Amino acid sequence: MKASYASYLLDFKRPSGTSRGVLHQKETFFLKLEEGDKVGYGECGLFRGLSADDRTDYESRLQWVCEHIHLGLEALWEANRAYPSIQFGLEQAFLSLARESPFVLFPSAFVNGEAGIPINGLVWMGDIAFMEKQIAEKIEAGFSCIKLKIGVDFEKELDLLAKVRRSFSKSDIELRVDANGAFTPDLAMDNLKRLAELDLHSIEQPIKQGQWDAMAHLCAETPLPIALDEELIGIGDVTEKQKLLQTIQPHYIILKPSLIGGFKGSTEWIQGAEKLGIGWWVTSALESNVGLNAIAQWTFGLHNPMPQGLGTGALFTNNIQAPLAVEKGKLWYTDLMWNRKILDNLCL
Ligand SMILES: O=C(O)CCC(=O)c1ccccc1C(=O)O
Repeated sequence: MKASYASYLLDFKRPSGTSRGVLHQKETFFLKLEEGDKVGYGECGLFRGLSADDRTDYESRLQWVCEHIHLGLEALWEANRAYPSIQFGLEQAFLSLARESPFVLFPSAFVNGEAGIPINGLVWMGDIAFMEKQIAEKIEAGFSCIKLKIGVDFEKELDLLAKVRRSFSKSDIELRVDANGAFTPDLAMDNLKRLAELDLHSIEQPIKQGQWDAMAHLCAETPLPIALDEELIGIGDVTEKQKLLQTIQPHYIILKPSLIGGFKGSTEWIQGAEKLGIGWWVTSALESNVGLNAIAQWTFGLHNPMPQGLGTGALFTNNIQAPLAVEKGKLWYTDLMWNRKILDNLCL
């Protein structure tokens, strides 16, 4: 078996505001396996500034993985516990190689185009007029669940949410907010109470990760359900996962396979969560369509009825062309073709 990798820069159509600054480009890595006339593709969606594997030796690690591909998936997954996005790329590539078509990882009604996956419409940070415009567009496009990134100007964001609620009730539009750790522990509870008055569904990561006691206290007392996101990053060990869930007891956890060790790492979190009655959903983390496709197909097979966070495919000008499309608030696998030209030109 031959393995190779290449880096690729995804260009945003318009700069996207996050709590980690405004993103213009997103770096990613593709992994290709070849055996006889078969190929397998995977994406190692390293997220600079967010991933636990944002390390200077990342590329040399990928090179090492390619040179040791004969060790097989299980051994390589174990050997790369410190590199969750490489674990995920390997899972995808081995599965892709084993399948009849390299992009059909999990045959299902989703891949057949018969069923879509409900997703949240994502509203990026920006000034209030821009956020308001995005909300109107999402509602117009048929989303019934909207996720807003907040934490820039809380008073104005509250006004905006209240305005949406004056036109749309909780049963019309589910509103989720993502604070990406913007609140300080001493102000967080007040903010949660004010947000809860607007009948929101949940808030992601109200305070920064790594403050387990403060987060546990918020989760116990909050009137608004709390979802952990960044909190899960960098926790690879199963006992440590269980300890976090038991200590914090959040209402939900959010699984980003590129950041938490792929299908296997995410499955460990889901099993731990379900034991404790904790809910969960899956989101992409700005992967190209190669990674998004893998996440979406896997997610469909989990049969979780909640809206997932898989609406990130259309953000880039130079994405790998794929059959994935968002319509009426769902992600669909259409009969459009994959275009492998970019992948082939990368000399993987
Ligand atoms: O949740 C979604 O709808 C998409 C995922 C998303 O917003 C995201 C994407 C990349 C990095 C961080 C985040 C985030 O949830 O903050």
